[in-house]
Amino acid sequence: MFDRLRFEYGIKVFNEHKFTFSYVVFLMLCETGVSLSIPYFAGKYSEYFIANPTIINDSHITILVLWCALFAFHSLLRFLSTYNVSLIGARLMAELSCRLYDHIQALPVQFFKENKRGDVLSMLSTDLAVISFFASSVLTNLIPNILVLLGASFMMFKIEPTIALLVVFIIPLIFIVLKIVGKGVQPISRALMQRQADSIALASENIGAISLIKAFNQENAQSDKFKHHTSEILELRRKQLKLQAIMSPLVQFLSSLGVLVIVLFCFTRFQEGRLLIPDLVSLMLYGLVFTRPLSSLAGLYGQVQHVIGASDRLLKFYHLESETDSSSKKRLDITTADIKFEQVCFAYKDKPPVFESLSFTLANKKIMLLYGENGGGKTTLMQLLMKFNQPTSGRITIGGVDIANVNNSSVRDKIGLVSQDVLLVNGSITQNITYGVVNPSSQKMLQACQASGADQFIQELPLGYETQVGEGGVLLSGGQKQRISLARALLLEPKILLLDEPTSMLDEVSKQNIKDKFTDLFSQYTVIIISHDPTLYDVADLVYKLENKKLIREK
Ligand SMILES: Nc1ncnc2c1ncn2[C@@H]1O[C@H](COP(=O)(O)OP(=O)(O)OP(=O)(O)O)[C@@H](O)[C@H]1O
Repeated sequence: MFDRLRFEYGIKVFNEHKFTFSYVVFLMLCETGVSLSIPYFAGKYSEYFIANPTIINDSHITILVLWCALFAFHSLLRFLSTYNVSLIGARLMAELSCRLYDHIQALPVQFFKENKRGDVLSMLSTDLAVISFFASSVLTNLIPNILVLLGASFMMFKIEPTIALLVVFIIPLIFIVLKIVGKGVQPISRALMQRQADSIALASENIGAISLIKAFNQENAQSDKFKHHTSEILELRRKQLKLQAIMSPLVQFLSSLGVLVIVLFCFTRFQEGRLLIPDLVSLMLYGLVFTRPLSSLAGLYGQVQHVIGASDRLLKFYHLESETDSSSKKRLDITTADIKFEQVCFAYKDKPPVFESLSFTLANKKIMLLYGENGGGKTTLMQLLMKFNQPTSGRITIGGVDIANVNNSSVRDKIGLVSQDVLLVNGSITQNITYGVVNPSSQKMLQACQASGADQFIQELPLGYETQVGEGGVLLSGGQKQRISLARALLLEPKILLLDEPTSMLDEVSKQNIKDKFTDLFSQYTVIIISHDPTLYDVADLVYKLENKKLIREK
């Protein structure tokens, strides 16, 4: 399947860049033409030299000057084709990494919960680097080598047709040897790419959990684990390098034997008077020209196997289905934001159902409090409303519109989320509060921060709103992050607010503050709060308990 996908992708890329490719192939053809003309002229020059052996005259000098010009022209063509192919490779890589990034971003949230972050990162770094090396360095040699090989065979055939038989014999022999030796390279390369990804995943996980590692004195254990991964990588790399290193000399040896046979054969023909000296000189030089690309192609063969390993992982990734959204679906356009769950069932893949026939109605601008046992499905319910997951059956409507029939972004536009694990980006407090807001006004930002109780602590920071929060907001306290997260949700001016344990990290004073302002603060939104905080019971219009996959109304 991947071979077909690789082929289809290759054709697509070719079509997109056909003019540049054609230009480069033209340059390579010229370069090959010049390479192949050198032995031909050598033959001609030897013919002239035999006719005029002793006198170095003007013609000799003209020929030598022309020869130098030919070398210079060849070098110029080599520069142009190498530069252009490398540039195409670099452009393709830039394009591929952007496409890959977009694809990663379009994958469902569930994918990121099931897969390691490091695995994804290694695809964007290691796997792409392997393909990039292939595109920029291997391709620069592959096409000219093949062209030179074909051209040299053709020229030898023209001078002495029987030599074609020898060539026809040598090339398949070399190919068979390459196939046998190269058979081992592909599985090793695949295993190597996977091991490298595992090692990056481990490092990325450990860096994220460094406090845990230190708190539990796990430094040595984790270091041993990393060393184990590294030694596995080293062993696979050793095997891969060995196989790759064998190929080139082996092919060189076989092709040199082939050339020796050609030379002996030519001498016999020469002795029989059926071959002239200029032709003999040209043939011997073509013989040398013929072996060079063969051995370099053998080296490339190993690298191609390595690239196939890397591209398999990328294609597997590309093949994953994006989030089920279609921009063709219409936007959610509502004036009121009443929420309705109608007999909603949901189960995570390979797991028992989280809900069975869940139904409730929350009127526009009302507040619903939801609580229940850990793992009961409260967060899952919110995620269904955000369209991070789809119900297995039943329907969810907002403002009377089934959210399955509208596009994801328009649903998420209407919802402000304050999640249990507050997610902040590495930047200033302002950047975090205005995240996702087009043309934020500083007055509105201030109002949102005052409403969420964030303004006070922000003003006390030396850099105020320009304070950097660190990766994931690590430079702030849990309660501070929660208030910023609430301010961010309010600034978006959504129709619905989903608050997952919004007061869990707040101190008693802040909790009381929010509670006092609750009705004012949230009167313009339809609100679902997940909380075990009993003080919120009073401010809610509806209270539901989620128990045994069912909702029980308590208020
Ligand atoms: N992404 C996921 N993939 C598979 N199973 C999941 C996933 N997220 C949650 N679950 C499972 O689904 C069930 C409901 O989880 P959920 O997080 O919705 O519960 P919750 O009521 O919010 O829990 P808590 O009160 O502890 O936050 C749990 O059994 C949990 O293990």
